[in-house]
Amino acid sequence: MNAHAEALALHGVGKCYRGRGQTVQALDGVDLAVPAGTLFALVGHNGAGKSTLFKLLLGLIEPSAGRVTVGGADVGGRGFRAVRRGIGYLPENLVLWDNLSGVETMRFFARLKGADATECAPLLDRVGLGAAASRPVRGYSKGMRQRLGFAQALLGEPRLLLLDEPTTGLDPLAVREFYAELDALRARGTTIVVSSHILAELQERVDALALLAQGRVHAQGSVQALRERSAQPLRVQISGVPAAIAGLAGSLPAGVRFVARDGEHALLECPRPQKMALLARLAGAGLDDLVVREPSLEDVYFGLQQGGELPVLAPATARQEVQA
Ligand SMILES: Nc1ncnc2c1ncn2[C@@H]1O[C@H](COP(=O)(O)OP(=O)(O)OP(=O)(O)O)[C@@H](O)[C@H]1O
Repeated sequence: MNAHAEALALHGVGKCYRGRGQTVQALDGVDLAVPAGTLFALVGHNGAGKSTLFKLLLGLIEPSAGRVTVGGADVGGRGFRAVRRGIGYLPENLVLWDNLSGVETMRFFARLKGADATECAPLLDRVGLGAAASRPVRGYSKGMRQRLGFAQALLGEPRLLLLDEPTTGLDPLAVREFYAELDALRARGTTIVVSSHILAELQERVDALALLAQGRVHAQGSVQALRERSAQPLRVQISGVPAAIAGLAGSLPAGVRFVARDGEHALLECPRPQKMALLARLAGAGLDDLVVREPSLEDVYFGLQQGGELPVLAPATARQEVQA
């Protein structure tokens, strides 16, 4: 893959699935650019179009509209074969053959990918499956299958990794190790795109993300940029002698309010534009300590929904196909 400022880009991309008299508009007018060497996340409800976007990037399906490029090459075009070899992919539902062992599975994928078979055993070690390498996959737990899926995605030292819900089934330690591995890969220049429904695991780890809903990108940027856009309030935890805390009442900047108060501790809610004014007020209040808490990515997601920037889907319709 060529060194390119944008590892991948979508311009006005639409994808329509047709069949049995039904049309599903899975993606609609998607513009997206992921800089090389970054960790980028796709977030969205069930059926938002995340897996469809991955399949378009791999050339497994063709867009109905617009242009998809990876490493500067048009997907499916003349230069794409070479680029494709540099993409590692973990699908949402990876099919594994139960009778094959872990290392046999890896050799199978290595042959498919044209990767060197000597990579297989070290990659299994890297994902913590070294001891289980010769056991049939039949006996693997869900998390072990997911690790095997990750290992096969790493074959051939990909420059771009596409990981569709990679942490499904992983325990908390495995999730931590998985993201540590992604950090190491990113440090070596690999571009990584993950989809996930687990917002808490993304918020401290990704460089940027796109929020998809009903086939459209409704917001994209760093977690901090989305925080600022969502206008969710900050929370400030304060502690000090009760008199110092009580003395704040009636002299807080406009819009700042007590959420909870209990003797030596209190929690304040503060609109972002008032943050510095509040800190100035608190600095002279004789407090012992304060902690400013940013809204979580989950708060941001629901805040954008409340602000009308992301559509709110009723639980039943969230899984329904979007009719064109
Ligand atoms: N092969 C297909 N034929 C018809 N419709 C499809 C096909 N693949 C996906 N769709 C539809 O396209 C829409 C987007 O699906 P997609 O799998 O891309 O969503 P997703 O965001 O990955 O969802 P999830 O979080 O549930 O995995 C959905 O309405 C889905 O039903």
